[in-house]
Amino acid sequence: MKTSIATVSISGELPEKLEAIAAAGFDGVEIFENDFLAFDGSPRDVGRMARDLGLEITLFQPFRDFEGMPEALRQRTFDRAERKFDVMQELGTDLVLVCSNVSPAALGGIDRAANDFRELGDRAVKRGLRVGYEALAWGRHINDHRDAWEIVRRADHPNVGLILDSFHSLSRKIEVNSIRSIPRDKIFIVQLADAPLIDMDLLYWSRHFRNMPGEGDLPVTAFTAAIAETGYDGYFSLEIFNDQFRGGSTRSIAADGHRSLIYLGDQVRRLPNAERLTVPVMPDRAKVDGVAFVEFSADKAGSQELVAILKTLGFKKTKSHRTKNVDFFEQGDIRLIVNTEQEGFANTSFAVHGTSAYALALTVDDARNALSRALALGAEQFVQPVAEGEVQIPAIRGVGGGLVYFIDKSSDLGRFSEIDFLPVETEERITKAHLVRVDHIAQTVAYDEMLTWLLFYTSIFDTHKTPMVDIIDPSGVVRSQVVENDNGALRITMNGAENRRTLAGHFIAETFGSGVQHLAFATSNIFATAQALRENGFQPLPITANYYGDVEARFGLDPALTERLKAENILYDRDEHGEYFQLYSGTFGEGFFFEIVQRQGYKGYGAPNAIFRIAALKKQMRPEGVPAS
Ligand SMILES: O=C(O)c1ccc(O)c(O)c1
Ligand SMILES: [Mg+2]
Repeated sequence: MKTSIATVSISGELPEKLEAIAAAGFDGVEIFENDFLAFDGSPRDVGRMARDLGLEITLFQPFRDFEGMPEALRQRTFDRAERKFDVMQELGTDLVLVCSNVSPAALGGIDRAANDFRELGDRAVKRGLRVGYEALAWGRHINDHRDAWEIVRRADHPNVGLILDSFHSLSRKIEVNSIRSIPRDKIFIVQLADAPLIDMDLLYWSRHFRNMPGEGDLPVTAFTAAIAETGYDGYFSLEIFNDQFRGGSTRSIAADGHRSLIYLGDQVRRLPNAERLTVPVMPDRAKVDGVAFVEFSADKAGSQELVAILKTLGFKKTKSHRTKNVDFFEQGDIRLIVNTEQEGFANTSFAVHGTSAYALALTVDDARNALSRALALGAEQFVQPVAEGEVQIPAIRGVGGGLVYFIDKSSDLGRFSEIDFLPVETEERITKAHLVRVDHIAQTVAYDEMLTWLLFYTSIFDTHKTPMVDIIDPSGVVRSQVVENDNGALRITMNGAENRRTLAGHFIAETFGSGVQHLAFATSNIFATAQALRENGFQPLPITANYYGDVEARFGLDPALTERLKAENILYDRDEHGEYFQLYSGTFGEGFFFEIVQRQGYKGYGAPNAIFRIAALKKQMRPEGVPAS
C-alpha cells in the first residue's frame, strides 16, 4: 500500500499542509480544490512544492455534478471538465475524482451516465489523464459503489475507473463483499475515513464527523480487507472532513493520519487472503500484563508532601537508587518511584509540569518488540544516558510529553530495581493498607487530543476502547474514554477537558499540559483499607450525606451498609457484573489525587459517581468551590 491524504483533512494554509503531510511520512497528497483556489500561486507552483517535498499528487478533487446532465447543461459540464484538465496537467496529476451528481437537474439512467463517462474518458486520454468515479452516499441517482461500478463497467474505457470511499459505503452499511469481485485495475484509488456512530443526516455526518481509521466505529478494517483481496495494492488515501481537525494542530493530525493507515495496513495484513498488500512488518500489539511502576518527578518540598501521602496510603520506602536521588516505594504489586534529581528528563518534566506522575512503566510480553512496534507506528523514542552497569529501559514519549517505559520478565529489564537500586530498611510504623495493584491510570488531556492518544494506546498495545461517557463537572462537560485490555492489567481512563474551569481543565491549565491526574489502586477489602488508612492519618475526600441517601434508595442498600460507606466516605456503584467501591484522597498540587477501589466483578469506572467526586474535590481545592481561571 502507498499512503496519501487529502489536503482537506488538516488545518492551515496549503504550503503548511503539504509540509506537515510530507513530515508525517505520506507518499502522496490529494489536492482538494478549495485549498488550491484559496492559494495564491499557480498550479505549477503547487505541483513543484509537492514534488520538492517528495509527495506525489495522487488526485485532484472533487469534480461535481457531471454525469447525466440534460442536453442544455451537458456541453457546459464538459467545458468545465476541460478547464479542470488544464489545471491537473499543470499540477502534475493524472487523476480526477468525479463524485456522483447531486444536482436536481441530473437525469437518471445508467447508460446515460456510462456514455458521459465514456466521452469524458476519450477527452482524458488525449491528455494522458484518468477519471475516477465515486458514489457519494447522498448522490441524487447514484449513492452506492455497486451502481457506480456498473456505470464504470458499462463505460468500458481504460481511462475511466472506480474510486471507493469507505465512508460512503460503510455509512450506508453496503455489504463489503460486493467489492471483492471488482477487478483491481478498475479501482483507481481508495479513500479511507472512519466516523463515530451517530444517527444523523449522511451529508452532515460526512462533512463534520469523519475521523481517522481506528478512531471511529465503522468497520474500516473489513472494508480495506475486501479491497486487499482484489489484489489492489495502490494508494490508500485519507479523506477526513472533521471540524475539530480543521482547527487542530496540522502536524499532529497529519501524524495521527499516517499512524492510522500503517496500523490499518498491519491489521489487514494479518487477515487471510490479504497478503498481497505491502505493509511494513512489525511485531504484534504489545500484551500488557501489569504496571511495572509509576514514576513521579518532584522537587524537595513536593516530594516531602507526596511521600507523606504515600505513607498514609500504606506505602513503604523499600529501595534507593545507587547513584541518583530516586526512591522506590512498594505495597502489594504496586511500585512507585519518586525522582528528585536536579538534572535529566525527570527534572525537566518537573520544571514544566510541577510534581507529577510523568512516567509509566508497563510490563509487556517483550519489551524490545513493543518498542519496535511503537517506532514503526511513528512513536518518538526516548533515550537517557545511564551509568555503567545500570539498566537502559526502552521508552517512548507518551501523553503530555511524559514517558512510557517497556519492561519484560525475560530480560534484565525485569530485574532493573535489583540492579539499579539498593534495599533500605525503615523503622517507621506504617500500617499496610491491603492495596494490591494499580487498578487504573487516569490521564487528563485536552479534548482535541483524545483521539490522538486513543490511537496511540490501541495501535501499540493489545487493548480496546469502550464507548465515550460524558461526565458532568459543575463548570462544564468532561468526556471520558477508556482504553483497557482483556485481562484488566492495563486500564487507562482519559478525560478530555474542553474548558479550563472544569477540574480536568484546571489541572491541564495549571500543570501546563496533559498528564496523569489520578492513580487508582485496587484493594481486596475496602473497609479494611479504610481502617488502615485512618490509622496512618489519611484524609479521605469528604462525601455529602445527601449522596448516601440517594445510593441507598437507588440500589436498595441495607441501611447498615450505607452507614458504613458514609462513615468511611466510600462511594458505591453497581453494574450487571457486580459491585464497586471507591475511596478518594483529597487533591495534591493542582488537582492530582489518589483513588482506592474494590471491584466485585464490576467492569466500569464509577462514572455515575464522578460528578460527586468532582464537586467534592473542587470544594476542597478552593473553598469557594470554583477554581480560579
Ligand atoms: O462531501 C463532499 O462533497 C465530498 C466530496 C468529495 C469526496 O470524495 C467525498 O467523499 C465527499
Ligand atoms: Mg471521498
